[in-house]
Amino acid sequence: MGRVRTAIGLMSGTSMDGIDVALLRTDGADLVERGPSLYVPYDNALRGRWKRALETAKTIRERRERPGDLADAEQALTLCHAAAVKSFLLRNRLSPEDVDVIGFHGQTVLHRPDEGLTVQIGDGPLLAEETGIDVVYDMRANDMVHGGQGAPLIPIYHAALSANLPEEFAAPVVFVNIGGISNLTYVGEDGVLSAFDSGPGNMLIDQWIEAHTGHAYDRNGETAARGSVVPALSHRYLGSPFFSGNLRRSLDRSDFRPPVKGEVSIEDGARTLAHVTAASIVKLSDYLPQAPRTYVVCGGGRLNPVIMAEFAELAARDGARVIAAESAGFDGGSMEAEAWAYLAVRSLDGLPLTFPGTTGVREAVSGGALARRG
Ligand SMILES: Nc1ncnc2c1ncn2[C@@H]1O[C@H](COP(=O)(O)OP(=O)(O)OP(=O)(O)O)[C@@H](O)[C@H]1O
Ligand SMILES: CC(=O)N[C@H]1[C@@H]2OC[C@@H](O2)[C@@H](O)[C@@H]1O[C@H](C)C(=O)O
Repeated sequence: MGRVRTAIGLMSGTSMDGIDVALLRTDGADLVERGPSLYVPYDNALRGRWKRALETAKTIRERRERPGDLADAEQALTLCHAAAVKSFLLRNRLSPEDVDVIGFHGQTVLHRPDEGLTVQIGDGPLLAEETGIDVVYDMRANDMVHGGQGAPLIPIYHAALSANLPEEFAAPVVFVNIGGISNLTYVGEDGVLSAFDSGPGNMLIDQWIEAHTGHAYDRNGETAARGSVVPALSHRYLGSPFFSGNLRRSLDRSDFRPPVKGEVSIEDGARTLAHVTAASIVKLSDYLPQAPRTYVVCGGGRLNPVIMAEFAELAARDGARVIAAESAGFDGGSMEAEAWAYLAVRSLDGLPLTFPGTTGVREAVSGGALARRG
């Protein structure tokens, strides 16, 4: 068994809604003790700033480039994370000395796996200086250097969690993260891991709702619940080449666009996009080694009852059931942040973060850069 460490994970995902903070005690292998978590939402001004950063980042050709005001945005984002860590420590009566390491994801502003380019803004050394805690950051880069897609990285943590699943949810099981983008991890009876991004999660729904109402998302699926699936629109999305082959791919936010305003009613658009979210996961599950018995859902999409009902109905046709992570004893809101804590500990021990079956990397590799506390 490796050294047991206390780690904080920080995730600012593709939805750009806020920062998830989670504490984990782990040896980076089988021992996983989940601690408290905290969600720190971004206000509208910050969300607007990160969205502008996505536009600015489009010109990047080399991952260290910071065109326009991207360096300022990176500093601001890092200081937001430092504030989140400080408030987390305060609430939980912890001091920096109680924490061995922070796993810092940063904010993805560009992801072009076909060009071997992935950019997460987030200044590890600045975060280490601000918090007084060692920071492991930039965990996607080494995977790409070795031929991987640079995502998803969460599967090895899903595998660790699967060891603690109640018997009734035993393998083959699929963990699904419905964030801005969805990704899934299959864990077979023999422990085999297979993972990939599985399509748009909430991002199209968010963009559609924001364009019509100014609200950030379809709270509890209320708009979708009043609409109907528009088959032509649904087929347009599900007919994308992304779903048409056993081709492992990871997605960027810009890979799918919301419908054009006026094309369908706001309700039908929200309903159709919720259907697309659920149907794309089930569709791509056809490429898994074995049909899953259970889907364990984490990420904000589990809080949208329309997505969950669609998903449950489609999965039931294949004899599988869909449960929210909480039903299996996990926390579906903090799972990604926990994963980044877990990955940071693995990185310190030089253990692999990614595998041929998860990102398509040529061989299992570790990753991450270490910034020592100031
Ligand atoms: N009560 C709710 N009802 C409907 N949707 C919700 C609710 N709460 C959260 N969501 C959705 O979940 C999204 C946030 O999900 P999450 O935090 O898992 O995404 P993320 O981590 O940013 O994305 P990714 O996993 O792609 O990096 C919101 O943008 C919203 O669409
Ligand atoms: C490049 C990037 O940030 N990808 C994210 C995104 O959000 C969900 C999906 O696309 C996943 O591939 C990944 O995040 C998760 C946490 C991961 O790497 O496991």
